Amino acid sequence: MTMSNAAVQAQRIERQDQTMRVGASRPAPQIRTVQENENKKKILFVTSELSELIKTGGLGDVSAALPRALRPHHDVRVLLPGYRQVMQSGHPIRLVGSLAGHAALPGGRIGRIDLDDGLIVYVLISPELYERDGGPYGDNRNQDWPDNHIRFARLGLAAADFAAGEAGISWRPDLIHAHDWPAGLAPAYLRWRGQRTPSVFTIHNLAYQGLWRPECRAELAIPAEACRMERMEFHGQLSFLKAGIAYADRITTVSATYAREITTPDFGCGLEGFLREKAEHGLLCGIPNGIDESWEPETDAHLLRNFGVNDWEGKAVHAEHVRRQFALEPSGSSGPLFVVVSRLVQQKGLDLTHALAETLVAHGGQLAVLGRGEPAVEDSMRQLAERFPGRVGVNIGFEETVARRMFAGADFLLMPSRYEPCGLSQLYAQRFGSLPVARKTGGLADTIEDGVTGFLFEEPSLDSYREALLRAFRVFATPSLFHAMRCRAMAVPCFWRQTIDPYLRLYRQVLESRHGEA
Ligand SMILES: Nc1ncnc2c1ncn2[C@@H]1O[C@H](COP(=O)(O)OP(=O)(O)O[C@H]2O[C@H](CO)[C@@H](O)[C@H](O)[C@H]2O)[C@@H](O)[C@H]1O
Repeated sequence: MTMSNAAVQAQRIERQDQTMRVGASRPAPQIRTVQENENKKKILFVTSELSELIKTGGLGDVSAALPRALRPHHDVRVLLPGYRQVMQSGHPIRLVGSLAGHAALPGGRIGRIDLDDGLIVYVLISPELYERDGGPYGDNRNQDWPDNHIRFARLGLAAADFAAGEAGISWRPDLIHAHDWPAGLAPAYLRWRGQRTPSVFTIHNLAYQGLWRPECRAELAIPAEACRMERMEFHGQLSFLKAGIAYADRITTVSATYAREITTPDFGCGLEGFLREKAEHGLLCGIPNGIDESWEPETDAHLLRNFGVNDWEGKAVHAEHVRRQFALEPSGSSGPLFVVVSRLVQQKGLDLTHALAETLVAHGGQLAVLGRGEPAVEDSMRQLAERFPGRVGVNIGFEETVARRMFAGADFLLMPSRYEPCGLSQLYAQRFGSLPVARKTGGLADTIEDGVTGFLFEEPSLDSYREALLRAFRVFATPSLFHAMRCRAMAVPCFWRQTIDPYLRLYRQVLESRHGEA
């Protein structure tokens, strides 16, 4: 199908206003139209996760919360692959457009979901690419899909198609905001096709790079000039993440400290030189994540009982619930309850928590772990529960409600990350009056005030971690101090609405500089 045919077909589909209802039936939401306003720009978020539809970690949270926080200022919409979970979410999906195929990237259709609060999500529908059992990146055994380069190149190209008006949709973004390696080719295709739409690329985690054999070049229609060190070549491979960094007008990451750290060999994952150059040209900056309004203990519908500052009874209800759910001895309830809510991956330093579990238990603490991830880390957590029955409980799974009740019931959250671009769990914990014990790195260093809203330690070593853990025990033993710290933690200003200005300034700069060039 030629592009113009695709556009004609899409318009026909739009005219027919065909509504595809997949899975459970939900009432069609009231569609709130965005006020036309000259200063309101059209911004397309390109992402592989969106928390209420598909989430494996913090990217899903940010992709859902940030567009909403920006909506009073701009017309922000989201482009997301049509995974099975999305197609079967029960939200009505209206077919509104279609895309032509290109090289080995198949064509597809564009569906539109209007979420209950009016956020518009464009869904890239390609059953052969996305509708599978498993997660967004791999199967149920945690094996990456072998065609991820095709799956996510298709996502990047779809964004460029939107910007070119080739998706059959009259809404054309003024700016593309792409997130992490799965969207890394969006800025690249814009440049390769000579499109003028500017782009911003946000790094949520530099360690995941989307690396492929150079032979994939033809399949993905990557021009030869891109396969150089100054562009997307990385040690003989093609890197989607590097493409995003190379071709976007501006690069952001999710905290000021991580923005500095990734320009150093310890944190740069081999890209430190490339990133340092961007930083020197003023093209890389850190903008801290916020949290969305649903993380409010006074109103969170997931909680068994809502609570506010100083209502420690409300927290006690959840502590008891967590102890029951994780088979922890009720008799241990006079000691502190520690929780871990995390992807179980090397980044999160769970080996350190594993090694300190004995100390934690010996001092009268209990530990509840919720997580899913690398099989070896999962196994090590299971072993802990076997070794300390009644003192350590482990749930290998991904459960939002359980997670929120853990944040509510905990005394302390453990987050000894080796690196942490920003981290959301420590923000959620603080909001819910649970004090993080965390490594002083990345966003953890920026969002936790040591000895005031949590406990920080410097080195990724047992001694350093132990020292912070023992400080937490000492504070727990002094209720007036402990409660004062909880109150301070709950008052940390971290909602997106309080942190949105740097994004607004950035968009303005990018749009103005493109306008100036034109
Ligand atoms: N088993 C489980 N069940 C339920 N919920 C679970 C869970 N495991 C994790 N979660 C949830 O997933 C989210 C994790 O977000 P984080 O930001 O803390 O880390 P993540 O490494 O995934 O994110 C990456 O991207 C984000 C967003 O930019 C950065 O903050 C971060 O530093 C970077 O590593 C939280 O909402 C947490 O509650």
